[in-house]
Amino acid sequence: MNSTSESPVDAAISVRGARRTYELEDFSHLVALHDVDLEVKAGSFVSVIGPSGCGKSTLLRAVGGLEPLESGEVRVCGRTPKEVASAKGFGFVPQTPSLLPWLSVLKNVTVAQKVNRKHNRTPAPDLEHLLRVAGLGEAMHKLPRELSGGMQQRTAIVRAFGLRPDVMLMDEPFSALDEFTRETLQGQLLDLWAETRCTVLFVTHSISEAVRLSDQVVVMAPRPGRVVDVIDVDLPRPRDADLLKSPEFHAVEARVRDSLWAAFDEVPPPVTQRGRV
Ligand SMILES: Nc1ncnc2c1ncn2[C@@H]1O[C@H](COP(=O)(O)OP(=O)(O)OP(=O)(O)O)[C@@H](O)[C@H]1O
Repeated sequence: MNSTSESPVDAAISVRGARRTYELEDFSHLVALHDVDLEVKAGSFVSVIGPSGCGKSTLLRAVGGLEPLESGEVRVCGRTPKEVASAKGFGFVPQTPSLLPWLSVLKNVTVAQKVNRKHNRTPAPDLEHLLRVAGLGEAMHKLPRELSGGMQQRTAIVRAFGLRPDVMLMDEPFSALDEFTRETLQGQLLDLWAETRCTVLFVTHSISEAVRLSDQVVVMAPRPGRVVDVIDVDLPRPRDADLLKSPEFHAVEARVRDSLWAAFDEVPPPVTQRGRV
């Protein structure tokens, strides 16, 4: 995934030498992204994991064109993030669902599809079908206030998949949910992804979540925010909840955990002051 050669044609996301520094109130500088390279194959599911403050969300926002870079380049399906955004090629699922409170579940996803779906010849996904895949068949005509937090988040996920984006950006969408709900939603997310097969970049703090969902796990470390490892997850799909108890699953979890801890033993490159490095 880390590469300095030409992007392969099948790379949906290509980040080269991305650097982003924030100026803090005391006029010091914090390097949120330090020469980050990332390549994500079209149609794959890639998670980004790392401790708080290591730059995961900054990287996700940079891919989505929401974060300016001082240097480096982001290409999404061979285009700039801005071009992809104006062609409505991104889906975005944040931590909180932000549904329209006066509209039913079905209307929330339908309105979003009407307003935001990219104008191309691909047929619009059948939203009622996607809602059923996400376990919301019985809840289609309910208002958001009548739903649990997990159901609201599932609605937000269907809303994003309903746009049939080229690239789905998901920023800790399950972080506010209990473990049981989280595991259920992981399964439903995998079912939705299997239906649509768009490229997914998924930020999480959870090792088991990253391993269960992903084809690859990108490990980041803080100060400065950087990629320290990219781990292939060669586990069979579909990945139901039983897989989480298998020795093969635990072996990949251990590999990710070791990589996260190893980053703390490394001597990181110096945190830079603008103008000095
Ligand atoms: N607008 C900003 N101004 C100043 N510092 C910022 C800004 N946005 C992010 N940062 C800092 O940049 C670093 C990376 O932030 P980012 O949100 O990308 O981390 P993260 O890995 O997603 O963290 P978390 O897991 O806690 O969400 C953090 O130290 C954060 O405090």
